[in-house]
Amino acid sequence: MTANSLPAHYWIVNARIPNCFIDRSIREQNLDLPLTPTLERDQLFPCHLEIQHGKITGILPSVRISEIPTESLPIIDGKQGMITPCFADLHTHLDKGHTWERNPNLDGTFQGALKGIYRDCTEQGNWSYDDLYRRMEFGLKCSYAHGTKAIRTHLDCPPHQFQTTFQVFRELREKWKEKITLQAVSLVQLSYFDTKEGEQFADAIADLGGIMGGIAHMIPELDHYLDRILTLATERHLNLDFHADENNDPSSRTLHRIAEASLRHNFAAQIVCGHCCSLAVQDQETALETIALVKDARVGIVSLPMCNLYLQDRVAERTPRWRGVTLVRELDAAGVSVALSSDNCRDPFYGFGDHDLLQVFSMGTKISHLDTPYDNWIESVTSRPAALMGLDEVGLGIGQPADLVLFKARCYSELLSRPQNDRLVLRNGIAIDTTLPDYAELDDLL
Ligand SMILES: O=c1cc[nH]c(=O)[nH]1
Repeated sequence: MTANSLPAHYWIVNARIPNCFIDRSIREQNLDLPLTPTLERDQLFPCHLEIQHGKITGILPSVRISEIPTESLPIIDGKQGMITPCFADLHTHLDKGHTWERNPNLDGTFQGALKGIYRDCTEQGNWSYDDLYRRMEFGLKCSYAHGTKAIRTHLDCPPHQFQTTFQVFRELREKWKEKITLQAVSLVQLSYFDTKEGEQFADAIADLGGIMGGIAHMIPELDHYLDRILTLATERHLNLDFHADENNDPSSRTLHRIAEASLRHNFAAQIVCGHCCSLAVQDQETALETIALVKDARVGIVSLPMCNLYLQDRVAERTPRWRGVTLVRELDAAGVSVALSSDNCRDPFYGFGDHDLLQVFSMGTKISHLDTPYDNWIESVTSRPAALMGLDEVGLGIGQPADLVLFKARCYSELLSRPQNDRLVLRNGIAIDTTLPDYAELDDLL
């Protein structure tokens, strides 16, 4: 049987699933199986997966293959390939995406990125309904084809822009709802929420079903602004998502202040902080103090390895000395939920990218040394970001939708050595078309 003709009931046999996605009661059934060094090192569970009417209905340890009625039911041979759940991208900027050709960031700095987007959105006024719709949808097409099923996007919200952007977001969220769960976060200066218009803007975010967010800076008014935004969010039952400490200044400790504010307010909803780069340049004691607070406040952290590698420590004609990422390993060890996400794609903040969380995981693994042991790090692009988004259907449990990716890679080294463009993506048990959109689709906008 080929993946193009999947029936309502079939098995994928001879697959390998990371242990972290397999229920302990199922894993224990394989205790008799002598594990190869690869399976042991990479913590992979060799098994067979039953799929019926779009759902996972059975996971059999590999030793029990004789129980599968292979004569009566169709099978796909996974050939020991790895299976992961579909991906969840917790931190993106779909509204900026694919503007590189018309507004590149030629010095590659953070300031250059800010200027590039200001030029594109405000000075040149490029972000019309049509322009945004097509670029954002291009990003969704790439994400979907790579196997992503949930995306949170930050949306730049200058007063002249946000209504158009919100309209496009609403329409795309509706159009794509069967394929991708979309969430939106406002991206503004925190001071904006301390104004009358800012309060109305909080209402507009609530009306959109969005998440309140903005960029935290180490300014004297920071605590006051945080108190204000936490109050507005509590009143409206909204989650929060901040850009925090995207710099290499050890005195930049907005993450610490956000966690303190959360505890001060006894904030019940979910807070996510993105970037948190400066944590990695602080002394050990200071960093650990913040990490403990972040854990107490249940703040989720999302690291953006590709964008941080690109923008941080960029000085003209000098080789960068650090990798730009936050202390993902220390945060994880302390029990903080750590996700990895795409961030920007082909815009002034990051000149590359293709909305592919396998690429993010691959780069993140190499940048932050998440390999050997790989532990549960694959969760950082799947179930963990999904949980931080309040979604529970990203996983490989019995009864869950058969939304998964089957790779022609039998271990992590094979998985992370090739781009895996021949991956099989199943949504509700059906193989989707993984053809990527043609760049030329956007030519007339650029
Ligand atoms: O788009 C943005 C904005 C701030 N920081 C980023 O990395 N990207």
